[in-house]
Amino acid sequence: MKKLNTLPFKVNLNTIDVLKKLNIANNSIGELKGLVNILPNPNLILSLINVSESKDSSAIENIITTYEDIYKELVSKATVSKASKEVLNYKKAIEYGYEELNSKKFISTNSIVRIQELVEPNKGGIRKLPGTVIMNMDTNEIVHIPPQDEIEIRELLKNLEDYMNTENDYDPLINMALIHYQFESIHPFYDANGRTGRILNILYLVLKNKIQSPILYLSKYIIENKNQYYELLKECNEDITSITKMVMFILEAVIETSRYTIDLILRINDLINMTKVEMKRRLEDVYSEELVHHLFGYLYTKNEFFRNELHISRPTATKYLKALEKEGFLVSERVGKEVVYKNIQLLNIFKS
Ligand SMILES: Nc1ncnc2c1ncn2[C@@H]1O[C@H](COP(=O)(O)OP(=O)(O)OP(=O)(O)O)[C@@H](O)[C@H]1O
Repeated sequence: MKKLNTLPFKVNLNTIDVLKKLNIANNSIGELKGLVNILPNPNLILSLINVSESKDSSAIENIITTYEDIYKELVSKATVSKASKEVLNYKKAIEYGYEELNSKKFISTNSIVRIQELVEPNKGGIRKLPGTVIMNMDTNEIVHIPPQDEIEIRELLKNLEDYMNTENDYDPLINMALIHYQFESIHPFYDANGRTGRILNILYLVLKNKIQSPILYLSKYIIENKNQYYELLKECNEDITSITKMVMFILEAVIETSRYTIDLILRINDLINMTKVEMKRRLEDVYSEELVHHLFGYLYTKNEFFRNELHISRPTATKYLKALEKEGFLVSERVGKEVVYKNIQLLNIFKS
Protein backbone atom coordinates (compact mmCIF):
# COMPACT_ATOMS: atom_id res chain seq x y z
CA MET A 1 0.00 0.00 0.00
CA LYS A 2 1.29 3.42 -1.03
CA LYS A 3 2.08 5.68 1.97
CA LEU A 4 0.43 9.08 2.09
CA ASN A 5 2.61 12.13 1.51
CA THR A 6 2.99 14.33 4.57
CA LEU A 7 2.68 18.12 4.55
CA PRO A 8 4.31 20.27 3.19
CA PHE A 9 4.02 18.67 -0.24
CA LYS A 10 7.08 18.99 -2.42
CA VAL A 11 5.24 20.72 -5.26
CA ASN A 12 5.69 24.27 -6.51
CA LEU A 13 2.29 25.92 -6.39
CA ASN A 14 3.34 29.45 -7.20
CA THR A 15 2.49 29.16 -10.89
CA ILE A 16 1.17 32.12 -12.88
CA ASP A 17 -2.28 30.52 -13.25
CA VAL A 18 -2.55 29.86 -9.52
CA LEU A 19 -1.38 33.34 -8.57
CA LYS A 20 -3.82 34.99 -11.00
CA LYS A 21 -6.75 33.02 -9.63
CA LEU A 22 -5.56 33.55 -6.07
CA ASN A 23 -5.69 37.28 -6.62
CA ILE A 24 -9.30 37.13 -7.83
CA ALA A 25 -10.26 34.79 -4.99
CA ASN A 26 -8.72 37.10 -2.39
CA ASN A 27 -10.54 40.11 -3.84
CA SER A 28 -13.87 38.25 -3.78
CA ILE A 29 -13.56 36.97 -0.24
CA GLY A 30 -12.23 40.38 0.89
CA GLU A 31 -15.32 42.06 -0.56
CA LEU A 32 -17.53 39.57 1.27
CA LYS A 33 -15.72 40.15 4.55
CA GLY A 34 -16.28 43.89 4.26
CA LEU A 35 -19.96 43.57 3.42
CA VAL A 36 -21.23 41.36 6.21
CA ASN A 37 -21.72 44.19 8.67
CA ILE A 38 -24.19 46.08 6.49
CA LEU A 39 -26.93 43.77 7.76
CA PRO A 40 -28.60 44.81 11.03
CA ASN A 41 -28.02 41.35 12.41
CA PRO A 42 -24.96 39.63 10.89
CA ASN A 43 -25.95 36.53 12.81
CA LEU A 44 -28.83 36.11 10.39
CA ILE A 45 -26.55 35.46 7.45
CA LEU A 46 -24.43 33.19 9.63
CA SER A 47 -27.46 31.19 10.63
CA LEU A 48 -28.88 31.09 7.09
CA ILE A 49 -25.60 30.01 5.57
CA ASN A 50 -25.07 27.40 8.24
CA VAL A 51 -28.47 25.91 7.65
CA SER A 52 -27.86 25.85 3.88
CA GLU A 53 -24.43 24.40 4.35
CA SER A 54 -25.84 21.79 6.71
CA LYS A 55 -28.82 21.05 4.54
CA ASP A 56 -26.90 20.65 1.31
CA SER A 57 -24.01 18.85 2.89
CA SER A 58 -26.38 16.35 4.40
CA ALA A 59 -28.41 16.12 1.19
CA ILE A 60 -25.56 14.02 -0.19
CA GLU A 61 -26.85 11.39 2.17
CA ASN A 62 -30.22 11.73 0.40
CA ILE A 63 -31.92 13.45 3.24
CA ILE A 64 -34.84 15.47 2.09
CA THR A 65 -35.44 18.31 4.41
CA THR A 66 -36.65 21.83 3.90
CA TYR A 67 -35.75 25.17 5.38
CA GLU A 68 -39.21 25.27 6.86
CA ASP A 69 -38.72 22.01 8.73
CA ILE A 70 -35.35 23.04 10.07
CA TYR A 71 -36.41 26.47 11.20
CA LYS A 72 -39.63 25.25 12.71
CA GLU A 73 -37.58 22.82 14.71
CA LEU A 74 -35.24 25.59 15.81
CA VAL A 75 -38.01 27.95 16.83
CA SER A 76 -40.50 25.59 18.41
CA LYS A 77 -39.65 22.72 20.65
CA ALA A 78 -41.81 20.36 18.62
CA THR A 79 -40.01 17.74 16.56
CA VAL A 80 -41.02 18.52 13.04
CA SER A 81 -39.03 16.11 10.96
CA LYS A 82 -36.57 13.38 11.76
CA ALA A 83 -34.53 14.27 8.70
CA SER A 84 -33.72 17.73 9.99
CA LYS A 85 -31.95 16.17 12.98
CA GLU A 86 -28.91 15.40 10.83
CA VAL A 87 -28.89 18.93 9.53
CA LEU A 88 -29.09 20.34 13.04
CA ASN A 89 -26.20 18.11 14.10
CA TYR A 90 -24.10 19.58 11.31
CA LYS A 91 -25.08 23.11 12.31
CA LYS A 92 -24.17 22.37 15.93
CA ALA A 93 -20.79 21.06 14.78
CA ILE A 94 -20.03 24.28 12.86
CA GLU A 95 -21.07 26.36 15.86
CA TYR A 96 -18.94 24.27 18.20
CA GLY A 97 -15.92 24.60 15.89
CA TYR A 98 -16.40 28.35 15.63
CA GLU A 99 -16.62 28.79 19.42
CA GLU A 100 -13.53 26.64 19.96
CA LEU A 101 -11.64 28.65 17.41
CA ASN A 102 -12.66 31.92 19.05
CA SER A 103 -11.40 30.80 22.43
CA LYS A 104 -8.26 28.88 21.39
CA LYS A 105 -7.20 30.48 18.05
CA PHE A 106 -5.99 27.02 17.09
CA ILE A 107 -7.52 24.02 15.28
CA SER A 108 -6.60 20.88 17.20
CA THR A 109 -7.02 17.22 16.32
CA ASN A 110 -9.26 16.93 19.38
CA SER A 111 -11.57 19.62 18.01
CA ILE A 112 -11.75 17.83 14.66
CA VAL A 113 -12.64 14.59 16.44
CA ARG A 114 -15.34 16.41 18.43
CA ILE A 115 -16.73 18.02 15.26
CA GLN A 116 -17.04 14.62 13.58
CA GLU A 117 -18.76 13.21 16.70
CA LEU A 118 -21.29 16.02 16.59
CA VAL A 119 -21.93 15.47 12.87
CA GLU A 120 -22.27 11.70 13.17
CA PRO A 121 -22.89 10.79 16.85
CA ASN A 122 -23.50 7.12 16.08
CA LYS A 123 -20.21 6.60 14.29
CA GLY A 124 -17.95 8.97 16.19
CA GLY A 125 -14.20 8.63 16.76
CA ILE A 126 -10.99 7.86 14.89
CA ARG A 127 -10.92 4.53 13.03
CA LYS A 128 -9.52 1.70 15.13
CA LEU A 129 -10.22 -1.23 12.85
CA PRO A 130 -8.80 -1.80 9.37
CA GLY A 131 -10.98 -2.31 6.31
CA THR A 132 -11.95 1.21 5.21
CA VAL A 133 -11.44 1.89 1.50
CA ILE A 134 -12.85 4.59 -0.79
CA MET A 135 -14.82 3.12 -3.66
CA ASN A 136 -16.29 4.54 -6.81
CA MET A 137 -19.90 3.51 -6.28
CA ASP A 138 -20.66 3.45 -10.01
CA THR A 139 -17.84 1.11 -10.98
CA ASN A 140 -17.16 -0.61 -7.62
CA GLU A 141 -13.50 0.22 -8.18
CA ILE A 142 -11.31 1.01 -5.13
CA VAL A 143 -10.03 4.54 -5.73
CA HIS A 144 -8.11 5.12 -2.52
CA ILE A 145 -6.90 3.06 0.43
CA PRO A 146 -6.45 5.43 3.38
CA PRO A 147 -4.07 4.53 6.24
CA GLN A 148 -5.46 1.59 8.19
CA ASP A 149 -3.53 1.75 11.44
CA GLU A 150 -4.78 4.03 14.24
CA ILE A 151 -1.25 5.14 15.21
CA GLU A 152 -0.46 6.08 11.61
CA ILE A 153 -3.77 7.98 11.32
CA ARG A 154 -2.96 9.92 14.51
CA GLU A 155 0.56 10.75 13.27
CA LEU A 156 -0.83 12.06 10.00
CA LEU A 157 -3.42 14.12 11.88
CA LYS A 158 -0.64 15.59 14.02
CA ASN A 159 1.27 16.52 10.86
CA LEU A 160 -1.94 18.15 9.56
CA GLU A 161 -2.54 19.98 12.85
CA ASP A 162 1.01 21.38 12.80
CA TYR A 163 0.61 22.50 9.20
CA MET A 164 -2.73 24.20 9.85
CA ASN A 165 -1.48 26.16 12.82
CA THR A 166 1.92 27.25 11.55
CA GLU A 167 2.62 30.07 9.10
CA ASN A 168 4.17 29.19 5.74
CA ASP A 169 4.85 30.89 2.41
CA TYR A 170 1.52 29.99 0.83
CA ASP A 171 -1.62 32.08 1.04
CA PRO A 172 -4.25 30.49 3.34
CA LEU A 173 -6.56 29.95 0.36
CA ILE A 174 -3.93 27.72 -1.22
CA ASN A 175 -3.25 26.01 2.10
CA MET A 176 -6.95 25.33 2.53
CA ALA A 177 -6.93 23.21 -0.64
CA LEU A 178 -3.85 21.27 0.51
CA ILE A 179 -5.32 20.71 3.98
CA HIS A 180 -8.63 19.60 2.53
CA TYR A 181 -7.03 17.09 0.20
CA GLN A 182 -4.82 15.75 2.97
CA PHE A 183 -7.67 15.44 5.45
CA GLU A 184 -9.85 13.56 2.97
CA SER A 185 -6.98 11.25 2.07
CA ILE A 186 -6.25 10.41 5.70
CA HIS A 187 -10.00 9.72 5.97
CA PRO A 188 -9.65 9.37 9.75
CA PHE A 189 -13.23 8.36 10.52
CA TYR A 190 -15.54 5.53 9.54
CA ASP A 191 -18.05 8.09 8.26
CA ALA A 192 -18.64 11.87 7.86
CA ASN A 193 -15.13 12.55 6.53
CA GLY A 194 -16.58 14.70 3.73
CA ARG A 195 -18.82 16.75 6.00
CA THR A 196 -16.13 17.18 8.66
CA GLY A 197 -13.60 18.20 5.99
CA ARG A 198 -15.97 20.81 4.59
CA ILE A 199 -16.53 22.27 8.07
CA LEU A 200 -12.77 22.35 8.53
CA ASN A 201 -12.42 24.39 5.32
CA ILE A 202 -14.52 27.27 6.58
CA LEU A 203 -13.05 27.14 10.08
CA TYR A 204 -9.58 27.37 8.60
CA LEU A 205 -10.62 30.52 6.73
CA VAL A 206 -11.81 32.01 10.02
CA LEU A 207 -8.55 30.96 11.73
CA LYS A 208 -6.60 32.78 9.02
CA ASN A 209 -8.88 35.81 9.26
CA LYS A 210 -10.12 35.58 5.67
CA ILE A 211 -13.65 35.83 7.04
CA GLN A 212 -14.81 36.80 10.55
CA SER A 213 -17.31 33.98 10.94
CA PRO A 214 -18.14 30.83 8.94
CA ILE A 215 -20.36 32.54 6.38
CA LEU A 216 -18.74 31.33 3.17
CA TYR A 217 -21.02 28.74 1.68
CA LEU A 218 -18.14 26.77 0.17
CA SER A 219 -19.76 23.35 0.22
CA LYS A 220 -22.26 24.58 -2.38
CA TYR A 221 -19.58 24.59 -5.09
CA ILE A 222 -18.00 21.32 -3.96
CA ILE A 223 -21.36 19.55 -3.93
CA GLU A 224 -22.48 21.02 -7.25
CA ASN A 225 -19.23 19.92 -8.90
CA LYS A 226 -18.94 16.62 -7.13
CA ASN A 227 -17.82 14.54 -10.13
CA GLN A 228 -14.95 16.89 -10.95
CA TYR A 229 -14.03 17.05 -7.26
CA TYR A 230 -13.91 13.26 -6.88
CA GLU A 231 -11.87 12.97 -10.07
CA LEU A 232 -9.36 15.51 -8.73
CA LEU A 233 -9.00 13.69 -5.40
CA LYS A 234 -8.32 10.50 -7.31
CA GLU A 235 -5.75 12.17 -9.57
CA CYS A 236 -3.92 13.57 -6.53
CA ASN A 237 -3.89 10.11 -4.91
CA GLU A 238 -2.07 8.84 -7.97
CA ASP A 239 0.28 11.78 -8.39
CA ILE A 240 0.61 14.58 -5.83
CA THR A 241 1.71 17.10 -8.48
CA SER A 242 -1.98 17.18 -9.55
CA ILE A 243 -2.62 19.10 -6.33
CA THR A 244 -2.20 22.27 -8.43
CA LYS A 245 -5.51 21.37 -10.12
CA MET A 246 -7.15 20.87 -6.73
CA VAL A 247 -5.88 24.30 -5.67
CA MET A 248 -7.40 25.84 -8.83
CA PHE A 249 -10.69 24.08 -8.09
CA ILE A 250 -10.83 25.35 -4.50
CA LEU A 251 -9.91 28.90 -5.57
CA GLU A 252 -12.77 28.83 -8.08
CA ALA A 253 -15.04 27.60 -5.27
CA VAL A 254 -13.99 30.59 -3.13
CA ILE A 255 -14.66 33.00 -6.02
CA GLU A 256 -18.09 31.59 -6.89
CA THR A 257 -19.35 31.16 -3.36
CA SER A 258 -18.08 34.59 -2.27
CA ARG A 259 -20.02 36.15 -5.16
CA TYR A 260 -23.08 34.09 -4.29
CA THR A 261 -22.94 35.15 -0.64
CA ILE A 262 -22.33 38.82 -1.56
CA ASP A 263 -25.38 38.75 -3.83
CA LEU A 264 -27.45 37.18 -1.06
CA ILE A 265 -26.42 39.84 1.46
CA LEU A 266 -27.23 42.64 -1.00
CA ARG A 267 -30.63 41.18 -1.79
CA ILE A 268 -31.48 40.79 1.90
CA ASN A 269 -30.36 44.36 2.51
CA ASP A 270 -32.59 45.66 -0.31
CA LEU A 271 -35.52 43.72 1.08
CA ILE A 272 -34.96 45.18 4.55
CA ASN A 273 -34.95 48.71 3.14
CA MET A 274 -38.07 48.09 1.05
CA THR A 275 -39.86 46.56 4.05
CA LYS A 276 -39.04 49.62 6.14
CA VAL A 277 -40.62 51.94 3.55
CA GLU A 278 -43.70 49.74 3.05
CA MET A 279 -44.31 49.10 6.73
CA LYS A 280 -44.03 52.78 7.58
CA ARG A 281 -46.61 53.51 4.88
CA ARG A 282 -49.08 50.72 5.65
CA LEU A 283 -48.67 50.14 9.39
CA GLU A 284 -47.49 53.39 10.84
CA ASP A 285 -48.59 52.46 14.40
CA VAL A 286 -46.76 49.15 14.36
CA TYR A 287 -43.57 50.22 12.55
CA SER A 288 -40.28 50.66 14.31
CA GLU A 289 -36.77 50.05 13.06
CA GLU A 290 -36.19 47.49 15.83
CA LEU A 291 -39.26 45.57 14.73
CA VAL A 292 -38.04 45.31 11.12
CA HIS A 293 -34.61 44.28 12.35
CA HIS A 294 -36.21 41.63 14.52
CA LEU A 295 -38.14 40.27 11.53
CA PHE A 296 -34.88 40.08 9.61
CA GLY A 297 -32.95 38.53 12.44
CA TYR A 298 -34.72 35.21 11.96
CA LEU A 299 -36.72 33.41 9.33
CA TYR A 300 -39.29 32.54 11.95
CA THR A 301 -40.53 34.35 15.00
CA LYS A 302 -43.19 33.81 17.63
CA ASN A 303 -45.07 35.79 20.24
CA GLU A 304 -42.50 35.07 22.97
CA PHE A 305 -39.51 36.25 20.86
CA PHE A 306 -41.44 39.32 19.80
CA ARG A 307 -42.28 40.26 23.39
CA ASN A 308 -38.79 39.67 24.69
CA GLU A 309 -36.88 41.45 21.97
CA LEU A 310 -39.20 44.41 21.51
CA HIS A 311 -40.08 44.74 25.21
CA ILE A 312 -43.82 44.75 24.62
CA SER A 313 -46.73 43.03 26.36
CA ARG A 314 -48.35 39.84 25.13
CA PRO A 315 -51.56 41.61 23.91
CA THR A 316 -49.47 44.20 22.02
CA ALA A 317 -47.33 41.46 20.48
CA THR A 318 -50.47 39.57 19.44
CA LYS A 319 -51.95 42.74 17.94
CA TYR A 320 -48.76 43.53 16.00
CA LEU A 321 -48.33 39.99 14.72
CA LYS A 322 -51.92 39.91 13.49
CA ALA A 323 -51.53 43.26 11.73
CA LEU A 324 -48.25 42.15 10.13
CA GLU A 325 -49.89 38.99 8.89
CA LYS A 326 -52.91 40.85 7.53
CA GLU A 327 -50.60 43.13 5.51
CA GLY A 328 -48.60 40.19 4.18
CA PHE A 329 -45.32 40.78 6.06
CA LEU A 330 -45.62 37.47 7.93
CA VAL A 331 -47.44 34.18 7.48
CA SER A 332 -48.53 32.20 10.54
CA GLU A 333 -48.40 28.48 10.94
CA ARG A 334 -49.29 26.14 13.78
CA VAL A 335 -46.43 23.88 14.94
CA GLY A 336 -47.45 21.54 17.73
CA LYS A 337 -49.02 23.71 20.38
CA GLU A 338 -47.46 26.93 19.14
CA VAL A 339 -48.11 29.45 16.41
CA VAL A 340 -44.97 30.55 14.59
CA TYR A 341 -44.68 33.36 12.03
CA LYS A 342 -42.45 33.13 9.01
CA ASN A 343 -40.88 35.95 7.08
CA ILE A 344 -41.99 34.61 3.74
CA GLN A 345 -40.15 37.13 1.55
CA LEU A 346 -36.87 36.43 3.28
CA LEU A 347 -37.49 32.72 2.95
CA ASN A 348 -38.18 33.18 -0.77
CA ILE A 349 -34.90 35.02 -1.32
CA PHE A 350 -33.06 32.24 0.34
CA LYS A 351 -34.83 29.49 -1.54
CA SER A 352 -34.37 31.06 -4.98
N1 LIG B 1 -10.19 9.34 -4.03
C1 LIG B 1 -10.39 9.99 -2.90
N2 LIG B 1 -9.36 10.34 -2.12
C2 LIG B 1 -9.53 11.00 -0.98
N3 LIG B 1 -10.73 11.35 -0.52
C3 LIG B 1 -11.81 11.05 -1.24
C4 LIG B 1 -11.70 10.36 -2.47
N4 LIG B 1 -12.94 10.19 -2.97
C5 LIG B 1 -13.78 10.78 -2.09
N5 LIG B 1 -13.12 11.28 -1.05
C6 LIG B 1 -13.64 12.04 0.08
O1 LIG B 1 -14.46 11.21 0.88
C7 LIG B 1 -15.62 11.94 1.27
C8 LIG B 1 -16.72 10.97 1.61
O2 LIG B 1 -16.37 10.32 2.83
P1 LIG B 1 -17.47 9.91 3.91
O3 LIG B 1 -18.51 9.07 3.26
O4 LIG B 1 -16.80 9.41 5.14
O5 LIG B 1 -18.05 11.36 4.23
P2 LIG B 1 -19.56 11.87 4.35
O6 LIG B 1 -19.51 13.21 5.00
O7 LIG B 1 -20.39 10.82 5.02
O8 LIG B 1 -20.00 11.95 2.83
P3 LIG B 1 -20.17 13.18 1.83
O9 LIG B 1 -18.87 13.85 1.63
O10 LIG B 1 -20.64 12.47 0.59
O11 LIG B 1 -21.19 14.08 2.48
C9 LIG B 1 -15.91 12.83 0.06
O12 LIG B 1 -16.63 14.00 0.39
C10 LIG B 1 -14.51 13.19 -0.41
O13 LIG B 1 -14.04 14.36 0.23
